Amino acid sequence: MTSSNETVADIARVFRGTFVHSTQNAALEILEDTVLGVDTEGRIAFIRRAEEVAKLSDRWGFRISDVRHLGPDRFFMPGLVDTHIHASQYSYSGTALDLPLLQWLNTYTFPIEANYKDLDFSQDVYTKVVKRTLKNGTTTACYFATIYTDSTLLLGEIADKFGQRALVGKVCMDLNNTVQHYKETTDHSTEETNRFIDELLKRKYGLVRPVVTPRFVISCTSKLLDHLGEIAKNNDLHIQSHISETKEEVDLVRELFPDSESYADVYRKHNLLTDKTVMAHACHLTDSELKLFRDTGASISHCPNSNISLCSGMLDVRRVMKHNVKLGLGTDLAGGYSPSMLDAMRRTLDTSKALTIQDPQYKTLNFEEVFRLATLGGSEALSLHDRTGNFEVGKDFDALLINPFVPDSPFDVFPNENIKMILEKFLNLGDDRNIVEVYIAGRRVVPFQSV
Ligand SMILES: O=c1[nH]c(=O)c2nc[nH]c2[nH]1
Ligand SMILES: [Zn+2]
Repeated sequence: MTSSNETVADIARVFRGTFVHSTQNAALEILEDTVLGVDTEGRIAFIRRAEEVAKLSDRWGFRISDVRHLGPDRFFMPGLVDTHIHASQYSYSGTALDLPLLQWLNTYTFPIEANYKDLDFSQDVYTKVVKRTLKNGTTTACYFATIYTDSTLLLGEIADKFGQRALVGKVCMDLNNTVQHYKETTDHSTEETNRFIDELLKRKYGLVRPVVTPRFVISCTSKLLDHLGEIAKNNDLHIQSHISETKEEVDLVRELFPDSESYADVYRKHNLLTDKTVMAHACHLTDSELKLFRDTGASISHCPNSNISLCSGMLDVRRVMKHNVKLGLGTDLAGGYSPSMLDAMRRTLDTSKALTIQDPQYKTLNFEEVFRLATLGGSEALSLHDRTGNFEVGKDFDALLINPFVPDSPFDVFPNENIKMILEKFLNLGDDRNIVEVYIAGRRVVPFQSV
């Protein structure tokens, strides 16, 4: 009950302790001795100094004895946002990293993705990838699946079952000269995309949404790209694809679309660059292409592990930021070998340092900036920043409870280390052992319930 007539939401959980997150103004804000309330809808109802707890209890109607104290050893950070991950490539992650992109696709990726016609195989791999990413703190994932609609629907069902926030894409490709059996006709791809979207939306999953997914320009005819642009527009949907990952790919796109000004221009002409578009890689974009991203509101998913593993290129994150293009991080399994967004953060720093080695004037990214990219930046890149990304009132409570002192912690903390140092250690040295609880939209999803 409240002391005024104003109606307030019921409170489901209240935590007291340290919270770290990014805001519009600060890459890292540390809030010590703070109380955060989560309402029964899973949203953050308040986040205030702990000295206000009595007043808050009165206003929101929770019992002070129900407040959960984190203690000095643990802290909350926002859930991690993986803006680009191929769920269907999880089975071979950690292997097959010895070829450049186009050969890698033909040799490993397409033959393996063709196996997802089999729903039992799909069920096994998709369950494992959803659980693995959740354990590693990925509260939001933007997934590529395969060309198979029913198998991709299964990925959506599994993400929903485990409570992960997900954009799920049925891959579209009507060109494939090397692995002939892994492609669709143009009409089938269009029809199945419509079926996928209708079916997924009909299921009314709270946190799982469809994303229109042309694989990349090289795999799609202009007609298919046109249809997909239209479907996205008519249904106001997210779009994901790849762009300018390697120079060889950029050259090929120039040959295929000689009338387009650039790779990005091909997508623009097919209505596939919108403020709900996320494009993976973008290592070799020109200034005018970055301007096109800025003007359309499209975003970039930086996937440094993949870019290094397949020797594709190195994205200059500072240049992207200077152009005011939205940017998040992605694991890009399995071009990237790690399912963990902690790895994506580390590889982002490594790539930035490699750019500084090449040019000592280059201003290396710092860990706070990378923390922002993996959380709030990712939510902006996916146009989900009104729902997730940090601990602002009204957003869903998507959070990781970090314990740097778990008995088998992969790093040590010494006396007098402050929370900023401990966070930096966790980001550089920690792993899923330190992520003791994961919350998505207020629901605790890790440790797993027995489902
Ligand atoms: O890293 C990548 N992984 C893929 O599966 C893919 N398809 C097109 N381009 C791609 N790049
Ligand atoms: Zn990819």
